[in-house]
Amino acid sequence: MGESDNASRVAELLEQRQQLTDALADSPYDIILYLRRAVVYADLDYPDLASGDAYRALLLTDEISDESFEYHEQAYEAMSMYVGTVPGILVEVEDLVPATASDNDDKDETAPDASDEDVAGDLQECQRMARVAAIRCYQILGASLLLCGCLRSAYDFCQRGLAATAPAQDKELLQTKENVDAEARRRLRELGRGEDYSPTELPNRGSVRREVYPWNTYEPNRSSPESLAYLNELLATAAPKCEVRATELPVLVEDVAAATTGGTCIQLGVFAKEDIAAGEPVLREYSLLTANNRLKESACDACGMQLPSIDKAVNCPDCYDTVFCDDFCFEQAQERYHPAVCEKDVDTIAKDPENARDADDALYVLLLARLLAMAAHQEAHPLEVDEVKFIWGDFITTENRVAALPFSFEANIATPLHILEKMDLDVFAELDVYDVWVCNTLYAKFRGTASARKSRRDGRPDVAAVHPLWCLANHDCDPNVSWEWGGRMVLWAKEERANLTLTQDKDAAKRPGGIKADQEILNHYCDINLPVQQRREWASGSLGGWCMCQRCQNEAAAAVEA
Ligand SMILES: C[S@@+](CC[C@H](N)C(=O)[O-])C[C@H]1O[C@@H](n2cnc3c(N)ncnc32)[C@H](O)[C@@H]1O
Repeated sequence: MGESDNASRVAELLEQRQQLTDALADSPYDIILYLRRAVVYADLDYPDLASGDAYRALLLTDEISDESFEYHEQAYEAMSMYVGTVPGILVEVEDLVPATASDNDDKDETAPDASDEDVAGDLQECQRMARVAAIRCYQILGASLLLCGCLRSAYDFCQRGLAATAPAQDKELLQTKENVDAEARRRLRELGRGEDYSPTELPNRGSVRREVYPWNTYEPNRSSPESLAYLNELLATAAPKCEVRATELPVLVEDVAAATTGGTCIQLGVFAKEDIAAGEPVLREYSLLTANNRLKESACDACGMQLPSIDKAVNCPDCYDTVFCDDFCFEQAQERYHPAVCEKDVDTIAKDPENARDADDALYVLLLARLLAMAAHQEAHPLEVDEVKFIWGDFITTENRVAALPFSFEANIATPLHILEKMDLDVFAELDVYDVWVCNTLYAKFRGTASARKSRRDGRPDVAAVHPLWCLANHDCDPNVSWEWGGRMVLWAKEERANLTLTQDKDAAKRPGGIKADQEILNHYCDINLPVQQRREWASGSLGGWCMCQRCQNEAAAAVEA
């Protein structure tokens, strides 16, 4: 396909997506619409978003099956519109569902009148159609999650689909299961391990496109005069001697050889408006966008700081287990997010993860949970909440289709829905607010900007926070500021700059701190005392590639020469 053919195909698919999204806004419990949109997402090469729609459709098939479920009536009513037809999306799976006794039952002869009979017949037909639709959901979930690299989830959905079609064996589900198996063996070969594995060991983290979705109208033009004026108004209180400016930065990639050809891009940075003395505070920021992954950890629910003694800490009077370090934090929480989760039993979600990697992922899930609580309480769209609106998500242009955002079915689809359900929010009716692409965009913003603190007990990251002003300052391995987060994020001008001379002579290496007017505030996202290779590895997560600061370039060149 030529470039222009491809562009018009994409434009057509985007138009279809919009039409289906509008239709879902009018009929949010319609399984068929979700399935149709899932197929459009798959065609647009967003398998993650296809999985999200197929999973919502699958949840609605359960709602139709069980009359006691919360959205039974709505899902049944939406499905009843299709009775007497076979929606195109179900044609190929129509014959796969085994008939159950109730499908073949004669109509109830004791039914009082014909209209009651019609209703009962309609419900049975809708429940049969829901079982058919569920097979389509399993097919889409299996195939799309495999494409996202979430092999375990893909395998599980194939198994569930095959069980639902037994004794028939759906060819598509069998094929996807075979593909999962082939991919698992390929990966094991690559790792030099034998090809035997148990399905429970299948890798379940993948990656998906990290971009400002073409339909995302919430992302501001961050370098416009209005955006800069808004950010500078905030900065006037937090960092009175600084201002935000648009600046040109190199595009960083995971390959040093390509790094010099990556080009540049316009981003934001923080600059001194006037001289700042060595040791002087530069920025002081309070953020409620925090997370704590230990269930019984004594951290303030609002600011994440270690709690003071019991007599000083403040408990929420309604859900006694939520504790704040003082009245200020309690009041801020009440004002900005807490009522949305108070007494909602969300406390145990993503807590006490088993290993260090899960601990990291759990913190991102919990940051998402906090942001969703802020949005719900403030009645704002999640992407418009102050704490995230202006954050750069390290997005890659849509055309490049690079899968740079870590993704799992649990973290990006199932757990957010679980959190929203616990918060008594309707995950179907408010699709535009809580769609998977919204969660993905939020994760993209958190991934490059969250700072975490490790537990003194076992060294695992257990508290994290996003500070939206602090994270506007760019990284350099020769920073002119240091920072510390303990309830407030504090940035101050370094007393002394790093040793750049590559000599061991401490006196020769000494360079005084302090920042001159117009100089950029150079932050650090990794431990700058590490050797260059380790620094680059550590910072690459939040930089989106290899650090190319002058110090890294000098030290890497010296290492090659040595
Ligand atoms: C925490 S943000 C820093 C503020 C960001 N420049 C902005 O516009 O909001 C981190 C992102 O800034 C960019 N960045 C920060 N330091 C950089 C550096 N030394 N070289 C190139 N890009 C950098 C990277 O894109 C990184 O993902």
